Amino acid sequence: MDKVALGVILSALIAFALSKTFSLGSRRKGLPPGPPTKWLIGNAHIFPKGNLHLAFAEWSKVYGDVISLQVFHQTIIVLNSPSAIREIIDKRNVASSNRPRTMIGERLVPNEANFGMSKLADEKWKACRKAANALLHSDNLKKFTNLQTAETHQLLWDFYHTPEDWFQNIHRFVVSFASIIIYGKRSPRVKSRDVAEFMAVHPQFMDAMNISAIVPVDIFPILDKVPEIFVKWKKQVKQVRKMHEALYGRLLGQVQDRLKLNIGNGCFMEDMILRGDKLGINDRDVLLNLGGVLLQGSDTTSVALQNIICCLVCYPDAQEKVYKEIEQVVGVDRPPHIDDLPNLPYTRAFIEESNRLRPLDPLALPHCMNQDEIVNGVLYPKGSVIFMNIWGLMHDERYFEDPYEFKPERFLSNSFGVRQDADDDPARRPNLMFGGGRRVCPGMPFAQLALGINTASLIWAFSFSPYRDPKSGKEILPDMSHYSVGVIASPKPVKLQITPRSQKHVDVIEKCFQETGGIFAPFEHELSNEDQQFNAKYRDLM
Ligand code: HEM
Repeated sequence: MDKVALGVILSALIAFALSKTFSLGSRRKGLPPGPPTKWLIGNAHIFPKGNLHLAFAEWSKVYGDVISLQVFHQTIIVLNSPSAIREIIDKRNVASSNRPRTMIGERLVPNEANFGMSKLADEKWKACRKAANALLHSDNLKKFTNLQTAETHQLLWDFYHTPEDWFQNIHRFVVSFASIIIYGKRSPRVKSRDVAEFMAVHPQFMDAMNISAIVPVDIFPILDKVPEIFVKWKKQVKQVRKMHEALYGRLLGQVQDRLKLNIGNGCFMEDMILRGDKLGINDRDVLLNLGGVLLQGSDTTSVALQNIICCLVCYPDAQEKVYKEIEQVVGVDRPPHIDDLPNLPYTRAFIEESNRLRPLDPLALPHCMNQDEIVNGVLYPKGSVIFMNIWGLMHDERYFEDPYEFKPERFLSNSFGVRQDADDDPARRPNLMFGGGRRVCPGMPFAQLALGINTASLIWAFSFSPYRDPKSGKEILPDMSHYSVGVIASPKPVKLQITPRSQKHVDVIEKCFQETGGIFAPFEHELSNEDQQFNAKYRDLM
């Protein structure tokens, strides 16, 4: 090669390297617009540490319904309208239904064994998803109506006897009912082992998932190489993984033992164990996590219910309207039943409005593109992380009048709560807070039923008001602006005044609770001594 040709090649290589270097951190051509980037870091300097949904919503007012951000080499795309969600998440679901790979996630649950966190292309995901869909389908849930009703009656009893534990009572209800259908066993007390362990492990699991917001190990994989003795987070993740495996391993083990002893009760995990080979769910880690992710997923229902109760306290006029409606339709001789729900439009509007004002999943769960897609000339590149800004959609002033105010009536005049004078987004659909595409939440029917019947029953039985500080005499309202930061935004536990509506209501609650014994019996084989003593003391098992 002569010197001239060599010079040309070298210059081209240098120019290419320089252009690559200078473009580091900048927004690629064709990407959705977004805030200006800086060399190398992109938008890292302005990327919020928490409450991402608020910043994303503000940027979307400037840059449009679809925005992009660059954090070093990682592209993040945020969808801020129903149309954007339909185009990318729903219509192009083959390309957009992966989850982003996170190093912390891999350390917590290796080998993609957790189908809620794994890639779409994965055969294990398909098998688990199919099984979960069948379990949580509304037709299948009908089989559990009696059990759901009985657990709701215990929830009322718990609220009456231990109103100070209202927050935990809700968790007990959800863990107990979900584990009946998943593991064929229930928990009669907040202190029952499964509830107590779940309440210890689950928040730590969620906190561990959030570590990457503080230690950006996915952006700088080198951080993952720092030895464990120098970094606290690795020990934390290891410990959480151990607890997670111990809890769900024990629950799985109990189902296996029941099968060995021939005393199965036909629960979901028994079926998975027996038909695992046929279904492609035969790996122990996958089985363990299948039960685990369903129990974890169900806990979102607790958060939604806790949020609804905070709204009842903060908006007493609306609470009064809900009560009047329930009183008229149901009376005082019995608690509401699932069949009453279609006749309680204001109650349903109250639930919708609580979910709109404070969606528990402000950014749903992230998706990740597994191939390039171009939609209306805009590039959604392979590897980009996609967020649906659920909070942003629900507070969009173009469609929601006074979006920061609590007005259940908006859902009576329009089924989506949209203002009368708005030309609504044609892609708006129900249940946006449950995500979309192939990853749409499989637990939606479970959650909707549990929220409907429990909200109606609790309001039928009790009035909810703020706690009054005995010293100052001041009312302490739940702080509706102070929710936990992370994937799930939960209200903080707060003291409330929970008062039965009348002695008649109390008598009905006691009677209904006594009647639960026979219904629960097949799911109470593995109760601890304390649980059995509780049943013997408070419940007529005859
Ligand atoms: C109000 C209650 C609930 C809300 C708001 C909610 C919301 C969500 C959202 C936004 C996603 C991600 C969807 C997406 O990626 O597009 C999701 C996924 C999931 N949810 Fe729920 N959920 C709720 C209740 C439940 C319940 C009761 C269960 C189980 C009993 C459950 C199990 C799951 C599972 C297993 C996934 C992962 C699905 C997958 O990745 O394929 N969820 N949920």
